[in-house]
Formats: sequence, structure tokens, C-alpha cells
Amino acid sequence: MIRGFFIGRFQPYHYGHHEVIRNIITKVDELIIGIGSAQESHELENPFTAGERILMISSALDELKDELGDKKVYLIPLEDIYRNSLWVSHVISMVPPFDVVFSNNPLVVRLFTEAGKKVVNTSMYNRDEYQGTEIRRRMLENEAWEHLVPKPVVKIIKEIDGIRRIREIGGKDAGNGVIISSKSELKSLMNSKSEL
Ligand SMILES: Nc1ncnc2c1ncn2[C@@H]1O[C@H](COP(=O)(O)OP(=O)(O)OP(=O)(O)O)[C@@H](O)[C@H]1O
Ligand SMILES: NC(=O)c1ccc[n+]([C@@H]2O[C@H](COP(=O)(O)O)[C@@H](O)[C@H]2O)c1
Repeated sequence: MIRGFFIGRFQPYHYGHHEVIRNIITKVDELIIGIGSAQESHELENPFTAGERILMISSALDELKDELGDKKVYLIPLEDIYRNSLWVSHVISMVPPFDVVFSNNPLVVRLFTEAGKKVVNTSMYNRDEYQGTEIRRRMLENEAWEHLVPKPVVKIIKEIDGIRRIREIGGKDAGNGVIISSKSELKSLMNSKSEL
């Protein structure tokens, strides 16, 4: 039984990740996907929470169910610890035991190799477009991004109103606050039910 480990920030999960995972699952019996920088959200580089990223990945994995068969995939949020020499121990302490790491992130490869783990390099797929940075730029600029991520991910991002979040964080749109011009308007606002 071979259990593999793959980590990314998945901000958002895109077709590049999807192809890597499609390929890894042909080689392992079980796969652990680490959701890196889990503590980060609501910033341009990391707009989505760990929970939202879990939703994106698990819904996209439904598309791979034929390839997956009865192979298990574990999705584990992993916070950064800002001390690279201890990071591998941190990861190992948080996830099920694994035999091999799949990555092409140079720091991830170096840290696991130094710790004595077997590391397999992953290939890049259409990196010009399948790239979180480029997809977030398109979201911010109201350009087409939907074709770069699996369809279930589009649905999740729409459900959580993700584009509006990115545009507000990036200062492209005003926030959701209310403009009032009198005390009576403020009073009726205080008496109205919150949407949350
Ligand atoms: N197009 C792609 N093809 C194959 N692997 C990819 C692709 N894009 C990212 N990866 C790999 O997936 C892992 C997780 O990457 P990550 O979640 O940071 O995505 P990213 O597209 O590189 O995002 P960002 O631009 O925000 O850094 C990394 O090892 C990264 O090299
Ligand atoms: N010291 C640390 O906390 C440490 C070290 C190496 C990688 N990581 C994390 O691993 C993930 C790697 O994924 P990316 O390839 O998406 O950058 C990131 O979330 C990164 O922050 C954390």
C-alpha cells in the first residue's frame, strides 16, 4: 500500500492541480492533499479560506471518481510555521503516515529530501494559464477565468461570492456597507435583521 502526499495553497484549485492529481492517483493507493497556508484568507494572494479550498477540491475530485475507484483521498489543512527546519515534522505530525511526496515546489522538495523522504517531481501543465496568480489577476480585472478551473470550482466560487471578495480586497469595488444620511436611517438600520 503506497500513500502519497501533495501540498499546495490552491488559491484557487485549478486545472493544473487537477492534472497533477489525476496523474498521481494512477501511481498511489491513497493520497493526502495538504492545504497549505491554511491560516491565510481574505488577502489578494490568498483570498479563500481553508474550508472553502476544501470544498473546491472535494467537489472537483468528484470528476475523478472513475479514476479514483475506491482509492481514498484525505484533505488536510496545514498552517505555516515560519521555521523551515521544523516544517516537515510539523506536516508529519498533522497528516496520516505517507511513503512519498509529489511536488515541484523547490522548497518543499528540498525540505522533504533533507528529512529523508522519497520525493517524486511533478510536471507542469499549461503553466501560462493554469496558475493561481494569473487566475486571481483575471478575477480582479473581471476577465474570463472560469475555463481555467474545474466546473464544480466555478460553482463554489460563485456560491461564496468570491469574485466580489477579491475585487473588494483589491479596492476595485466598494464594500457592502450602507450609506446613511440621518439618525432615523441609522435607527432603522439598527432595527433591521442582519443577513448573516
Ligand atoms: N499548471 C500547473 N501544472 C502543474 N503543477 C502546477 C501547476 N500550477 C501549480 N502547480 C503546482 O501545484 C502545487 C501547488 O501550487 P499552488 O497552489 O501554489 O498553485 P499556483 O498556481 O502555483 O499558485 P500561485 O500562483 O498562487 O503560487 C505546486 O507544487 C505547483 O508547482
Ligand atoms: N515553514 C513553513 O511553514 C513552510 C515551508 C514550506 C512550505 N510551506 C507551505 O507549503 C505550501 C506549498 O504550496 P505552494 O506550492 O502552493 O506554495 C505553502 O502553503 C507554503 O506556505 C510552509
